Amino acid sequence: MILLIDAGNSRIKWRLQCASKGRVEAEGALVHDDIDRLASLRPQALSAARIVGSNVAGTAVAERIARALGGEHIDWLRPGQQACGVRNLYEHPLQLGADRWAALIGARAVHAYASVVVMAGTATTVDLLSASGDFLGGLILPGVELMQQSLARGTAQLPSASGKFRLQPRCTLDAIRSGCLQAQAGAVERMFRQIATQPDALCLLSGGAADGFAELLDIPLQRIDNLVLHGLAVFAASHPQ
Ligand SMILES: Nc1ncnc2c1ncn2[C@@H]1O[C@H](COP(=O)(O)OP(=O)(O)O)[C@@H](O)[C@H]1O
Ligand SMILES: CC(C)(COP(=O)(O)O)[C@@H](O)C(=O)NCCC(=O)O
Ligand SMILES: [K+]
Repeated sequence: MILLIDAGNSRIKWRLQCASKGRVEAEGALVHDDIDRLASLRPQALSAARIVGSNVAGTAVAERIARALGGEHIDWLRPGQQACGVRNLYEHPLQLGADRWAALIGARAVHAYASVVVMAGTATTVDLLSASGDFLGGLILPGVELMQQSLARGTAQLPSASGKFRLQPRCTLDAIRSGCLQAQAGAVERMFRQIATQPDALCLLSGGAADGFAELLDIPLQRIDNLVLHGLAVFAASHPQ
């Protein structure tokens, strides 16, 4: 058994899976305030052959997770120059978010053709992966919720309540919601244009906020339930302790 942990800026996602067969035994997600509840996983953490995680939420969160799991050692993924068939062309490879690195590794294992890897969470990242496995570069934009909140925070007249998606929004709430969703979908479709003519080009979409704009995307699309955890499992399988 292996315990996988994806610590993002909004939530901690975890998955317990059979290391050899890849069968998922249990999984869940917790907001940061509830990290201590990971303590209920202590027996599994103790009996797991390994705990592998990615963390972009800061060292304090990593420490709280380790404490909740009873001080068990956690292998935190660090982005490198290459792993599992993915080459990292970031100017400073270590600067790349560990979750993006894991997602790229997971994406490569799912689809070994040109792809756009989208993680819609607190932030939305839109990363280009070439057919040969090169991470060519990517976008970071505020996630849907953060975009909406920033309008409420930065203006006098815009509320934070959320409206509905409309192609031609005719009230403030719908205009805000639709604007933020169109911005996400537009960014993804524009990045996809760079690979659109390549064989089997695909957009892989994951993350807690993906539901909001998935149906707006007019490109070949595959939804994946937590690509980061999948990538962590792929990494762990090819990097034994
Ligand atoms: N039940 C939920 N709890 C928290 N966030 C949710 C929930 N359902 C959807 N979301 C959306 O998902 C986002 C968090 O997605 P997630 O992939 O966990 O992000 P991160 O990796 O940044 O922590 C939130 O910003 C919110 O827009
Ligand atoms: C871009 C991110 C904030 C996304 O975080 P998330 O929305 O998954 O919580 C995270 O991957 C990060 O902090 N990255 C480091 C900078 C970079 O990737 O260039
Ligand atoms: K993200």
